[in-house]
Amino acid sequence: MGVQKRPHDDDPLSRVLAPPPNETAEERETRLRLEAEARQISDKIDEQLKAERAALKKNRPVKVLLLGQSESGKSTTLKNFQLTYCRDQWEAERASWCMVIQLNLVRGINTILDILSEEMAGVGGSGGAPPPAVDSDVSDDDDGPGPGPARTFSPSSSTFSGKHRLLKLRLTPLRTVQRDLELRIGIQAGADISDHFVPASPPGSPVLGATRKQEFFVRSATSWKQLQGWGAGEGEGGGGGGAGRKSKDIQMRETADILAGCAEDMKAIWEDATVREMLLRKGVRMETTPGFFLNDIDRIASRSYQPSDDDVVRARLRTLGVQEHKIKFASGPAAGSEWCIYDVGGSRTQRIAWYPYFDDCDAIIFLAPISCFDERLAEDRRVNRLEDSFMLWKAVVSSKLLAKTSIVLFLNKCDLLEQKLLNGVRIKEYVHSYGDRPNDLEHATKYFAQHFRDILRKHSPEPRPFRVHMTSVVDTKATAVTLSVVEEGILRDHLTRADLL
Ligand SMILES: Nc1nc2c(ncn2[C@@H]2O[C@H](COP(=O)(O)OP(=O)(O)OP(=O)(O)O)[C@@H](O)[C@H]2O)c(=O)[nH]1
Ligand SMILES: [Mg+2]
Repeated sequence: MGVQKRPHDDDPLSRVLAPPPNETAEERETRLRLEAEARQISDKIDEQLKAERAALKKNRPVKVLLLGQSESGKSTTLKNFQLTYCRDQWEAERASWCMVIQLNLVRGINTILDILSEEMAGVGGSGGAPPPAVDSDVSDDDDGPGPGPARTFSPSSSTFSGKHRLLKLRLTPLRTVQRDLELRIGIQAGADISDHFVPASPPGSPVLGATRKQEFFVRSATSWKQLQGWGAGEGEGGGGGGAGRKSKDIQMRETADILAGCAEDMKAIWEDATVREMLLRKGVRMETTPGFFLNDIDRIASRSYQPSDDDVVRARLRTLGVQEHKIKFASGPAAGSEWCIYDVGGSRTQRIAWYPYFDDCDAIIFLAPISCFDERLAEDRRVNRLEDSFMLWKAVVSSKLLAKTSIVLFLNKCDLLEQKLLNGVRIKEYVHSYGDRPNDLEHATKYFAQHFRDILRKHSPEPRPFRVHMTSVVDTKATAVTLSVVEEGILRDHLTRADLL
């Protein structure tokens, strides 16, 4: 009778681990006890490794991406974080924002002068075609924008007087001021057109062609501040001090002098009824940054001007590429944690730069400016801005790379939406599916939120919560409250994900 082979006989590892033959009961008991102890130690090491991995994840900075189309309010949201949590840096950079604000003001006036010149020369045309409509019923699968409202634009009834000619002449020095400021800030001409002053007319139209402006941007968030020698980088190779600094002081004084000298004329042209009618007729949007500063010319153009917190929040400088900002939270729900917030350029040509940041991203704050239901993209005048936000949202929520990323939606510019609705702009003329719902803020936000929710439900690779906030991020007090709720949620998700590692 042959000896029966045990399963481990051929396996060297099993042979080593197998209990010795002829093991006594006492030996067996000792062996089992030792084995149990070894298992316990091994389990403990596994747990320790898992905890270390989780701690590493917990301790590494929380990565947050601010996404959304151009002018959706991403950089303004970032400023809200900085205003609340990076007070020292905010104060250090306040002076460097002065030039950007002056530039916002001067560009506003120069743009008015450009349009005025065209009108006076009789080349301005009669106004813009209405923007395209959104049919957001199933916005992500739509063929494209609908026909838009049957709004007609009457030909110019403006009659320009000697007063306008004189103002134009007297404000000529602002051309040089604009060039100087752009040079000092280090602004490069962008490939995209201006986002503040583009009339609502189709591409190639005489109006658009004639008033097309190059958008301005700087390459890095901090370099332009440091170049001035006034920002956080001063004294660390920031370029401040010495003869360079002196000439910068002189330049600053010269700019302030010219602005103070032009203040009355700037006010006169901005407040002129004929000019206002012209801007309205040409569909020139000035309600955001330029309007804010143009309504306060006396203060901004004074020689002793110091930007307020609100001014800095409102200052507009287009973001180029992806800019990283580190915030160490000393207070609030995220106290003790460090966050890397990435502020991206939102125009179509910039979006390709977002993708490398999707990997390893903990959270996205997506900004959709819902006041833009009747506006077109500055970079592609055929595309309705709300439609673009829906498409962008769909692309983000359906990304497999972002399947585990927390996503928070800000339905932004609610203040502008409310104003627009109060001014009688009717949503259903642009968003046909809005139907006969009341044309007010409450119903509009509810309706738009539902569309974003539907897109998330339909396209998210995994079920995930729909977190939405109605925001006006220029309102820093209200935004601080929203951000604390958002921070808490993002941090909770971050720690939960770390524990699941
Ligand atoms: N009234 C109002 N204006 C806003 C709001 N959010 C942003 N703005 C203004 O809209 C303009 C664009 O805001 P930004 O934060 O620069 O936009 P962005 O998304 O960073 O734009 P890009 O850098 O071009 O991608 C600025 O003039 C802001 O002051 C809002 O909620 N209400
Ligand atoms: Mg920006």
